[in-house]
Amino acid sequence: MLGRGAARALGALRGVRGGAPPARSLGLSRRLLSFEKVLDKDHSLPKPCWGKDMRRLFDQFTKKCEDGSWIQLASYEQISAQRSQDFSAFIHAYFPSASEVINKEKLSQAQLFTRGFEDGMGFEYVMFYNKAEKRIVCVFQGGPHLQGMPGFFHGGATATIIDATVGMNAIVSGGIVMTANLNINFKSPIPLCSTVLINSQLDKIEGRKLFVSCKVQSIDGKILYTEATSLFIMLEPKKKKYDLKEAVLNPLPA
Ligand SMILES: CCCCCCCC/C=C\CCCCCCCC(=O)SCCNC(=O)CCNC(=O)[C@H](O)C(C)(C)COP(=O)(O)OP(=O)(O)OC[C@H]1O[C@@H](n2cnc3c(N)ncnc32)[C@H](O)[C@@H]1OP(=O)(O)O
Repeated sequence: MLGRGAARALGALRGVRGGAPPARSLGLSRRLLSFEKVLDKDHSLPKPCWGKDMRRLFDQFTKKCEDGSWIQLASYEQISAQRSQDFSAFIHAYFPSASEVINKEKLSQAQLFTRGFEDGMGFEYVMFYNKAEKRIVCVFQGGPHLQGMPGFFHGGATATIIDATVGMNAIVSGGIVMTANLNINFKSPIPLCSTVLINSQLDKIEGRKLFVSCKVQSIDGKILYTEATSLFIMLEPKKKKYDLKEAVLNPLPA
């Protein structure tokens, strides 16, 4: 029998509450992008701290998952111990000098930056992926601990959730990638504690370069808060010791 965590994770992978079509009918493994999780819950499922806008948008996008055109992505705080070990090998291969600083013990304590806040205080978000359109939409409710100018989000917090969204878009196409450039235009300050939509688009791939852009808008689409373009680089395949795409496609069991 599945534990509650595993059941929740499976629920997230289903992407649709109340029963989804079988994985094959989606034309894409349901495990795609389901970052394996061992220790904690899937943070992209509804929680009491979600406001009504966040909840309503979650329901709307979940409905869009029913025909398989959209997939809801699961999201966890940590990677499994096994993946941690694999990832040490990855760091060593790509960035040997970094492996002198970040050892396995530190890596085992690591948490995804965006998931390290108390529920409702920091980044509450859920992402939905449309493979055909090469889009990822992130529904984001930022909490009070993301304040910059009083009453508004810190620009760095906005940059973080943008990087997470465009980064995810690059990962699904490019595997192991890193942000080389992130160019942000802040057009209008985002009120603290509001829920916004981040709409990202993979624009093109040229060799190892992936160009992804995004817009951050109010949920009624009337206010354009932020626009960004980004460049991600697929890490040199010759040095490849760790396959992020494979980890994502074949998550390890808990
Ligand atoms: C892991 C397993 C676990 C599974 C679960 C995973 C869970 C994941 C969950 C959730 C993820 C959420 C997602 C978050 C996403 C966040 C991502 C970040 O924030 S990454 C941190 C910030 N980025 C850095 O620290 C990079 C630092 N920079 C570098 O390391 C290098 O510069 C790098 C890798 C980007 C490129 O280095 P080179 O040596 O591979 O490549 P070169 O030869 O320099 O460049 C290749 C081409 O790209 C151009 N290029 C490189 N940088 C450029 C730049 N800044 N602007 C324009 N062009 C650039 C170059 O001119 C070259 O172009 P020509 O081939 O000659 O045409």
